[in-house]
Amino acid sequence: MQTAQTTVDPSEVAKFEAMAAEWWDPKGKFKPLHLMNPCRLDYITRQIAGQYGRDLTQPEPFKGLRLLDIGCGGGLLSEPMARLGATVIGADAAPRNIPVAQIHAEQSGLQIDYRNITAEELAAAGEQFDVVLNMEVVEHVADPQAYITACHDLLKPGALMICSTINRNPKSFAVAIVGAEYVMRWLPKGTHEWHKFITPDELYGLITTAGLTPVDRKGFVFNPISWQWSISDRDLSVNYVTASTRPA
Ligand SMILES: C[S@@+](CC[C@H](N)C(=O)[O-])C[C@H]1O[C@@H](n2cnc3c(N)ncnc32)[C@H](O)[C@@H]1O
Repeated sequence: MQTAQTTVDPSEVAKFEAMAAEWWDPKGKFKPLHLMNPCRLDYITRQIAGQYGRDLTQPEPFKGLRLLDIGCGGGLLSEPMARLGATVIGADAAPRNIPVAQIHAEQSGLQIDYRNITAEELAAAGEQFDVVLNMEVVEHVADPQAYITACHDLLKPGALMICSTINRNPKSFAVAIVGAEYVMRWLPKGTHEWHKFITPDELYGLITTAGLTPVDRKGFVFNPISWQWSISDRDLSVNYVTASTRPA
């Protein structure tokens, strides 16, 4: 299935263009993603290791896997995936993110192929991957179904997509918008639009309509006392993640 329709929402991409210089500042505008990284990397690495039978205690356990980090931003997830041995392509619709990500990878001694390109353009070019990381992007696109369908096309048969986003309910409005943008001021006001948040059932609907098989979903839960994120089987009320596969 090929998709030609653009998934880019220019006003969303402009927000990330304006913040591009801050990607690697752990106290800057992307502080929430930096704080969340250990927890989401734990989830991502276990899912990939499980799907491909890799031993995470071995050096470079993801060697031989071709991984796309779609909406890669500054490369907060691309870099650890490259360290684990994956061949990483980081793609983002915001042009300014690309040199920021490239310079940081160079400084870190990592080889990552960063490109200013969208999911649908990569799919139209016939690119395919063993893993597509699709983290915190679907709530920023113009057409979530076209976007997830493009992600389906980017997976080899039997390959894995991991997709995280934010639930839509009164609690997520209070926590992800009022709390993060107005009270904690972690993110600039207007970074998120509540009506673009997606419930887990809606995301499963998008995934299955695209032809993927959902295999797992978990919550990412922030503890304001320990200031740490953890993975929850039950609490998907704000941040959550799904794993799905393309049928072989
Ligand atoms: C919240 S950031 C997430 C960055 C990264 N995935 C992470 O979790 O660390 C969302 C990113 O998606 C990018 N983006 C938005 N719409 C996109 C689209 N249609 N195609 C590709 N990237 C897009 C933005 O430019 C931004 O860098």
